[in-house]
Amino acid sequence: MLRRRILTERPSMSLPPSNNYQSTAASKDINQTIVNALTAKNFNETLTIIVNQCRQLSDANQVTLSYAPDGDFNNTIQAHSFSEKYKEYNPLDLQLLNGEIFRDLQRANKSRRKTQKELVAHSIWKNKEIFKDHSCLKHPQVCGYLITPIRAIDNSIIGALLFSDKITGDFTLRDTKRIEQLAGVIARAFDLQMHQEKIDQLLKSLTKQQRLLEDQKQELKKRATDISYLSKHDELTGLDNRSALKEKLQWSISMAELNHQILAVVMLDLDHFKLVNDSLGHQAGDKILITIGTRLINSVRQADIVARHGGDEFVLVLNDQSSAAATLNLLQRTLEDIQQPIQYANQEINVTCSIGFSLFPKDGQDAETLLKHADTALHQTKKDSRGQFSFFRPEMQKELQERVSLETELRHAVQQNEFELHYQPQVDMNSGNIIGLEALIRWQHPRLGVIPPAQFIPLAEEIGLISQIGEWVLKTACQQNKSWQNEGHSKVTVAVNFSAKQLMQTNIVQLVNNVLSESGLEARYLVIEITESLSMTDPETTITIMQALKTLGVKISIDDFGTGYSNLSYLKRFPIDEIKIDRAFVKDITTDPHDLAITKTIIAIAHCLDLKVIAEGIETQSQLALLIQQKCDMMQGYYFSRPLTAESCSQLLVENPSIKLDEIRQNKYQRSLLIVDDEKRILSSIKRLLRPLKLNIFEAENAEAALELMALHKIDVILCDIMMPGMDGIEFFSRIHQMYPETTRIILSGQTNFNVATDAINRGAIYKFLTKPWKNDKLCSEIEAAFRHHEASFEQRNESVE
Ligand SMILES: Nc1nc2c(ncn2[C@@H]2O[C@H](COP(=O)(O)O[C@H]3[C@@H](O)[C@H](n4cnc5c(=O)[nH]c(N)nc54)O[C@@H]3COP(=O)(O)O)[C@@H](O)[C@H]2O)c(=O)[nH]1
Repeated sequence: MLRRRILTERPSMSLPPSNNYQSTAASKDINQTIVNALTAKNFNETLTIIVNQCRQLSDANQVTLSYAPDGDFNNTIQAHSFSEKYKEYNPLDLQLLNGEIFRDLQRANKSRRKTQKELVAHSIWKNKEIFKDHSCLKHPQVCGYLITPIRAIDNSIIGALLFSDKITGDFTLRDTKRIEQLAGVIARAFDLQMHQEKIDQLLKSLTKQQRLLEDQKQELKKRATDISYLSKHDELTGLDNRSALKEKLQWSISMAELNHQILAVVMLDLDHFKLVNDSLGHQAGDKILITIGTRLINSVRQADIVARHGGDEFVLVLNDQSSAAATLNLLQRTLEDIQQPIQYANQEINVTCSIGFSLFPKDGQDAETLLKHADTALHQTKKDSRGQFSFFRPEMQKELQERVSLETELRHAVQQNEFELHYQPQVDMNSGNIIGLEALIRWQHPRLGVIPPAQFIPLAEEIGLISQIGEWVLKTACQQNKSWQNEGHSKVTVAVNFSAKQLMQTNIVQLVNNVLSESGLEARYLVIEITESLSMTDPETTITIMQALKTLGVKISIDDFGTGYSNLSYLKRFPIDEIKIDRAFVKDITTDPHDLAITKTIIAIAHCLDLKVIAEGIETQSQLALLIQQKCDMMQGYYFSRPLTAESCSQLLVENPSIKLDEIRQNKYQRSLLIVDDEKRILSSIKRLLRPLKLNIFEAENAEAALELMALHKIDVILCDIMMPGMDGIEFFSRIHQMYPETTRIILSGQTNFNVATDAINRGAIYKFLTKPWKNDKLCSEIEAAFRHHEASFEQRNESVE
């Protein structure tokens, strides 16, 4: 018969005298087991060890331990221990049973029943229909069981311990107590386990925190390295910065001192970098600086130092220099490297730089002095020979001091308005009349007297005063011209020089417009002179600004033409009105065939582009005559007038003088002969001999004087001695051949040097070679023949032109 015995059914039942269940020993053992088991890595293993131990101690056929640390009894961790008899049961069946047991226990727990009552509660599920068919309970041998909750320290139920089917008889009250004790021990073990888990979690989070801390430490370390890198390096180029330079330079000096070596400190500054940066943008500027940095690194040895000193300034420290000459060689190469074009956004940027350097131990013993002296030398280069290099000389220090005081005085001059405008007339070469005035600034220095613009305009540009000065010049020149016009003088233009920085000023067009309207001067009476080199620095921007200025109605002139390497295609695109031939070409125009050739070419190009040409720096009539022959349109120079104060210029405008051009132009044809010989006696006798030929005869005692006469007069035939002091006859004729190819040239030589004569004839420089002493008849007939030859070739030239 099925006999289910549970404790509650027989609460009064006494404990059997002999019981395998030994409580104290059991708890001790189980305690030990639990402690041992907890050290096992796997928690399931722990539970299994516990239930096995419990079954052995309790004499039950089955012990099941369920553990639900988070109170979810549908999801418990279970361990079972079965006697041989129970092995056939599927432990999974017990899962369901356990769930129900737990829920019952929970209900019991909620109703705050005591342990015994909880145990009573188990009778409830025993009678429940749901378990009626449960294989476990249906087993003929299963006749009694005991179940007790396992409570956490906070009294919540976290598990249950089920003892089923005591082998040796019914479960007794004693059994319940012992089992409760066991449950208590297990509960403490679970607590321990839970704490262990928490500790593990804490440890895990601690490890995580530790890792996080380690990462942060690494990040901080990296940042510290970055900061240390940045504190020693230039961010843009990656080169050493000022602070690293000082440290390294000091070290290099110590080494050089120890090894008795020469060391060079080189300071390098890019020319007009600000202009490039402003016009092409900062990205282009950055690209230039990075490229230059790389080029510098590549141009020196690894042991040398390359630093960016700030802005567009770099410093090289060249260790162990064998001599100053070796340093110069290296710097020459560096200059060439830097001048290589830089590609940027489909265009080539050309950069030049200026260099100054000092040498250890000659020019200084410490870093500061060597850097200061290299900087002084750099200033000198910038002043005298941009794009080159200079080495430090002690006298430069004095010049630098002067410059610094000039700078202070210039600032003062702007505030005190110590400037004055002078005006130099410009003359039309067709009418001979004044048609314009160039405004030229002068600084009336209280101590040094008049300072010319070349001495302070570049400084004003450098220290940022040029806009203020330029604005004053523009206003004063326009107001002055308007007031002269108001006084009734014939209307002329006034030309104002614009410096590079002034032209690139953002508001320049607006400024010109305002000045014109404030002064009341019509725009067509204002000429803006822009130097050729300036216009070519950034031609596209220049074109844009010029176009904007042209819309105002002003005229634009390209100043110093011929010195700025014009790109002719840009010249065509510039919206300009005139070109001013630089004084440098005019100066030797009568003696230097190249200058004459350049001048002729400039005039020809300008006329082809429909531009007027003004020649500046004309000091002599011969220069003027030559330029008239070349059809130059206007002139400016001391020959007509020096720059005048406003007062003197007013006077000049009243007098309104003009150049008598007809006196200079030669229109009527008359056979003209130039005799060149350093012996006066020969000049007189030839002149006398040729009198019957009715020639217009000119004489010169040397080649220079002859060239002057050539410029002033139209000469057909030249008779020249071969041996002359200074320039000899052959050299003279080769120049004449280039400058005046249509002249007929005869050598009259005391020597018969056939080689020289043949060479000259072959080069086409000479028409005839005659010898001294001459036979009168022969000389007369040769001269006559030379004129006929000359006239015949003139006719031929005319015919071919026609
Ligand atoms: N940005 C500005 N630049 C200016 C301004 N005023 C002048 N300048 C520039 O300074 C340079 C030197 O000028 P300056 O010393 O006045 O010399 C001018 C003439 O005096 C001189 N000149 C004229 N004729 C002759 C001559 O026959 N012989 C001779 N040796 N010199 C002569 O030439 C200078 C005029 O040059 P240019 O302007 O090229 O026509 C000079 O470059 C000026 O441009 C200013 O206000 N702003």
